[in-house]
Amino acid sequence: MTSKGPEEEHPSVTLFRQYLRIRTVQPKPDYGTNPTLSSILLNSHTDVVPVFKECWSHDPFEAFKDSEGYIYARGAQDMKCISIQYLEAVRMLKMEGHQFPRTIHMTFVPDEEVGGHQGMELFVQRPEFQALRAGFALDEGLANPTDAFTVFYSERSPWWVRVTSTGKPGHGSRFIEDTAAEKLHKVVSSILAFREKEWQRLQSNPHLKEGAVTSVNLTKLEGGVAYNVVPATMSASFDFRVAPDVDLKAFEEQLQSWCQAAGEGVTFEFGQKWMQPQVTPTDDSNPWWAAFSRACKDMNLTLEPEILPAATDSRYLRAVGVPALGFSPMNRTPVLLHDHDERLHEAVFLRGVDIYTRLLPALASVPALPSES
Ligand code: MET
Ligand SMILES: [Zn+2]
Ligand SMILES: [Zn+2]
Repeated sequence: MTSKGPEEEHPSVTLFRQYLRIRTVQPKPDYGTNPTLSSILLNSHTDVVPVFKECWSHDPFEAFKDSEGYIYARGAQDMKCISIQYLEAVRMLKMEGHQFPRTIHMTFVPDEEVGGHQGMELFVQRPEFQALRAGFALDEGLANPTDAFTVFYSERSPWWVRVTSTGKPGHGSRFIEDTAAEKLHKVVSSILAFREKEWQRLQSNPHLKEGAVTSVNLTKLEGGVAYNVVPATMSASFDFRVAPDVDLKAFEEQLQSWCQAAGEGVTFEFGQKWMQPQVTPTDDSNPWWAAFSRACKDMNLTLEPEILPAATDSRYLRAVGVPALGFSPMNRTPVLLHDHDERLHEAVFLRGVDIYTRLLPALASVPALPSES
């Protein structure tokens, strides 16, 4: 039982032998080859969004694989696939004995789907984060149904806005003037007209991608107690995603003026208000981009750089000065994140592991930057 062939070796023995191959000899132990350089951060979030179970073809938490190889599960695209792809790529690289100048860190963070306030937003302010000395980060992107891969260099700013309208209450049978509902209706109309304008701007210009215009959806209406009681207060909640080139101060003034134009007693508050949109440069002035895009080119991957329509933890990383790219290596895959029947083909998943095994060496070998010498 002690000398089996390599394919039969007990996995614990394999692990032990791999560990022995790492030359941790003092006084220069081989922990990573140049710890003075900033590190590469591979970030992923562990939380997922809720499901409407009855709308799924398979139990969304069973990870059912159909006869064609599609794996159905909440998180199959967003973004449990990437967590495992990072781990598998790093495992392969370690197994092959690779060493790189830059250290690679992986973070698995909570709460991204509810805004990251107890997750990445806090973490980037902690000494533990500073200690990672991250110089560049990879985080999630979106699948691409074509042959190409999308890579995200910026994000729209989430602004969650609740407009509250107050007015005269009274009996539901009367023509009461100055009601909360009338004024709220005006604000809703102004905002939905703005939505239509942005939609038309997107539709009429084939060069514009979704992330380049501002979107808004009316996502909640609240107020009222009975059919025949005119309420004194009503509110409408909106999910704005503001394009990174928008003047945020002017945009807030616009919100203010829509509310003012609706009449007295119309105010708004923010559930989320991102004020630091950042763009990670996608030209060769950015050595991280140069390494990323070169590695993709070497693999014959077509890249489509875009602004992410949604928001991820990348915004917290970019805001503390860590350039980040949002990349989910899923081509020929419909965008199904947050949707029913979220799924990923196992071949696409496995190809993603291969892609990271090429990307990570390139990124972790970026020579010292001017700021690091
Ligand atoms: C705005 S907080 C981020 C939550 C989620 N990722 C979204 O974009 O909706
Ligand atoms: Zn996500
Ligand atoms: Zn998500």
